[in-house]
Amino acid sequence: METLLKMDKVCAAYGQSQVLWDIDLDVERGGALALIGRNGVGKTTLLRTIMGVQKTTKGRVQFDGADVTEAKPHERSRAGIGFVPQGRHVFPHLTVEENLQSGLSALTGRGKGLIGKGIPEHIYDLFPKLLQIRHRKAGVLSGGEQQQLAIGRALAGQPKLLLLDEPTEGIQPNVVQQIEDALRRVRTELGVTIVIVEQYLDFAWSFADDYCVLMRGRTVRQGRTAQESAADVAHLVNV
Ligand SMILES: Nc1ncnc2c1ncn2[C@@H]1O[C@H](COP(=O)(O)OP(=O)(O)OP(=O)(O)O)[C@@H](O)[C@H]1O
Repeated sequence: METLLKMDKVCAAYGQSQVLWDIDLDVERGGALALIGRNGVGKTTLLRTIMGVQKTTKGRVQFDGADVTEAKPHERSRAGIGFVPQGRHVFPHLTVEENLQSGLSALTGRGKGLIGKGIPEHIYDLFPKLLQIRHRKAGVLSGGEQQQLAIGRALAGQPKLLLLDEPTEGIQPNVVQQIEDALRRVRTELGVTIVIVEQYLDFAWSFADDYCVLMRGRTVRQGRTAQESAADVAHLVNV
């Protein structure tokens, strides 16, 4: 299989405080990797480093055959990396439709065929609720609806790689299932490669091909989910 994202000895820091050490990561095109670990071990920082909103202080990041270590977030977005941060972050004063349209900006400079077509139909197909509420302001939506919108907005940019930070955290159980089902379809039907930070090991195992456990800013275990059970790593993740 071909590698889409490769991290080579990546380090990151907040000011003087280093939080990631020598992270090596290989994500196959079309694959899904689950990043797991206890609170505060650096999972969010690692996603931010892939997106470029967090600087890589040492090491290299390669995406889709190019070295993007020095690339700005908007450049990585145009190269095909989409990010759904923790806590959703939709634009509250814009409607659902306007939020989705804002996601189209990632298509700038990526070929004429992609731009000017409006919101791709498959987004409303994945999240039918968004079509129903497309004229509503995002700020009045439920947490589950906002999460669907945040994922939809990232998909509007037609990413090759989608980064998801705990997409079902704090969401009502009946909506969690809908989001998980939609994410499976993002993989199988859209062929989007995924890196997901996920606390629920059962979902991580049923969803991802590969897993990576972080502990105090280092990878302490990596492997294929098919070759081990979630129970084998539970002690590294649960407090
Ligand atoms: N903006 C920041 N400034 C300084 N330190 C930070 C900042 N954000 C995170 N940290 C620290 O960096 C470390 C890694 O945090 P990070 O949020 O990446 O972990 P995480 O594994 O995603 O945790 P959680 O599961 O709680 O989201 C923690 O020690 C955290 O306190």
